[in-house]
Amino acid sequence: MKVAQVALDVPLEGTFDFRVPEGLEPRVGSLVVVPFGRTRKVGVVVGGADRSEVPDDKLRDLERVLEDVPAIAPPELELYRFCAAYYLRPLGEVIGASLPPRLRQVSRRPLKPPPPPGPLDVGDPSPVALTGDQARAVELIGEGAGRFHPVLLQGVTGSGKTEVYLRAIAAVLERGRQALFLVPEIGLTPQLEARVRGRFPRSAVVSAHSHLSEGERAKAWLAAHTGSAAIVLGTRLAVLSPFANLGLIVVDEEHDMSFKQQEGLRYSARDVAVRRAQMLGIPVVLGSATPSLASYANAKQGRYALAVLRERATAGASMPVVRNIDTRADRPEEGLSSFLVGAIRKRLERGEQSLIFVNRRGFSPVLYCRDCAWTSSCDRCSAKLVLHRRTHRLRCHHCGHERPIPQRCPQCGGMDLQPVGHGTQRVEEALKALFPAARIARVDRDSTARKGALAGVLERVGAGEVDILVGTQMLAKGHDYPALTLVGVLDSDSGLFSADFRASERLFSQLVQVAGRAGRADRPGEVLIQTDFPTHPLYAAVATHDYETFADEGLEERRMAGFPPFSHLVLLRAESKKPGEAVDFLRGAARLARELSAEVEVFDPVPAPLERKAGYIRAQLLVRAQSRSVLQPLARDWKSRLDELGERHVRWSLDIDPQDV
Ligand SMILES: Nc1ncnc2c1ncn2[C@@H]1O[C@H](COP(=O)(O)OP(=O)(O)OP(=O)(O)O)[C@@H](O)[C@H]1O
Ligand SMILES: [Zn+2]
Repeated sequence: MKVAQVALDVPLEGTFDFRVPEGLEPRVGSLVVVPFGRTRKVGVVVGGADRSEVPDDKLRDLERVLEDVPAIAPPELELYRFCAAYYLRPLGEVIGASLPPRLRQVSRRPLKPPPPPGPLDVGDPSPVALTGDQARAVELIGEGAGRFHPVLLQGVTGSGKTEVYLRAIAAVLERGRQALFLVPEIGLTPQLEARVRGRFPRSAVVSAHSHLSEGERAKAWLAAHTGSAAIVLGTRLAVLSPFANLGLIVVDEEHDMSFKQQEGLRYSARDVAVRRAQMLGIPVVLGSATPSLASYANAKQGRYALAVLRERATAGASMPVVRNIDTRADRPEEGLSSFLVGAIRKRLERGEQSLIFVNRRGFSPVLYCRDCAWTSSCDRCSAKLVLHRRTHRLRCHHCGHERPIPQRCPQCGGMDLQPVGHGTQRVEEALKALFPAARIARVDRDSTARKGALAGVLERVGAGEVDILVGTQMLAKGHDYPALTLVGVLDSDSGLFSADFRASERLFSQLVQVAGRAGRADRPGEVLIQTDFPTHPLYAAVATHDYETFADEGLEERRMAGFPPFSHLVLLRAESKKPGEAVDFLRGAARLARELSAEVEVFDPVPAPLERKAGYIRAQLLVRAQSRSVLQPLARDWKSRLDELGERHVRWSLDIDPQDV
């Protein structure tokens, strides 16, 4: 190779040519150090040539090949190319996202080679006999060994989906191949990691997520790449890891929003996982109690195989009883209805645990002046400042702006300032006042900011040292505590009336997940949802645990409205500091899109759901098409035309398959 074509993580399209000096032998896939402007960068060789279009005096020398990292193999390069083309981002950015931070550094110590793959190990025998549904699911997944075989595993909460994944993983290990196990947020479910490691004690299990140290991440990446790791347990970024011999991908909680990256390379790790499985010809299992409507539709239309787990797995466990508490009749005090308070009291008497789900952190979502109706608002965002009593601050949860809690109303000078609404801190205080002897723990981003804090609380819950757990959606998924028999849900009504067409899908799955924490063992579970709308069909579906009816109706609504999965979307977001500029830009962009294709539907620009954020005024424009084959080329042409405009006042980005519109 005389000229190396190198992909670099810089915001420019295309690859960059470098002359290969005598003595260096980069291969396609090699990591290399190259000069770039006045600095140097790490890139990956994605092609080679004898000559370059770049004139000789401009062509610079490749500096060195990073020999401690085996070259990235062609299937991975193909995956990265696919992502770059599909999400319309530079190839170098995709490759950059796939590399752990340490490997992107120009000067670092050489990596220690990982140990060679250990002897074949299929893990310890399962401690449980499979239920009939589980056995059928394992068999169905096994039928696809060695070919592309997408399986949707829809199992009610506590039905033992994890056991199914572990069996499927054991089966691929038996064939000498690796497994990738993707989860939404590893930190939230330390139990799962312990279970995987516990089942495969002699196999190398590595985790891959952004909370690891740089050294640990590099080590995990290399272990997957060289085949030293048998199982990689990771968050969305792990879907881009190279593997020596990948044989199975599992995506747990496949409906979860955190599989979608919301900035830069806006990819969906679930979608990329399916695509990767297709490229490699291997099975992929998408599991959830409440699959996304997109995956459910794929199963109904026969593109995915479907396995259903209808019952809880543990002997004696049944689905919890769900009741709506009409908060118009049973008025909550400090957020808690008398019925819910009574139910918590019963749990305390019986030595059982309660979980109170409040989807807002802080003390109260807004401070209000009773004299002049002033409310605490952020100057830079269209959002309220949240009252944090412990730190005596008002804080914006969108831009981080903070200020002290005023003694008097800043508008009228009045003294009658009231916190309105309930966050986790306020509910925690109310519970402490009601049950002074109870052991109460709070779980939200504030209480778990310290490393290890969440694991510590969850451990105490598991050991029976906590009676009442108050927290946000961090508590909703994955946790399995046999003594937890009551779940109370406060303030979920706001989710019923959101403008986003996916809002009800999201609220439903969140409620099903959190409700699913109750009564997972032999003691029956009860779920109490406080609502002003007790007859709302969404709550009725949660109460009857009827995913299928909810999903069928949801799909029918989407079909009528022409929304995904019955169409495909691209969202153009724009923001600017000057009023009107973003919308003007989008109007121009809309005209352009209409000129480029008559087959797509171009909506009008609208303000973003959070119209002002950190001083920027934000707007968005939706484009819809019946098929990807229409949308994809349009999006590509559109992007290059928008790039050409060289707009400098407006920041904009394209989101392919946006999750929130
Ligand atoms: N076949 C079985 N027999 C007995 N117990 C089982 C069996 N399979 C799983 N379990 C137990 O049932 C409980 C729930 O299983 P698991 O956590 O895998 O459910 P899940 O479907 O992943 O739940 P969720 O979606 O709510 O997180 C666990 O305590 C697990 O050990
Ligand atoms: Zn703000």
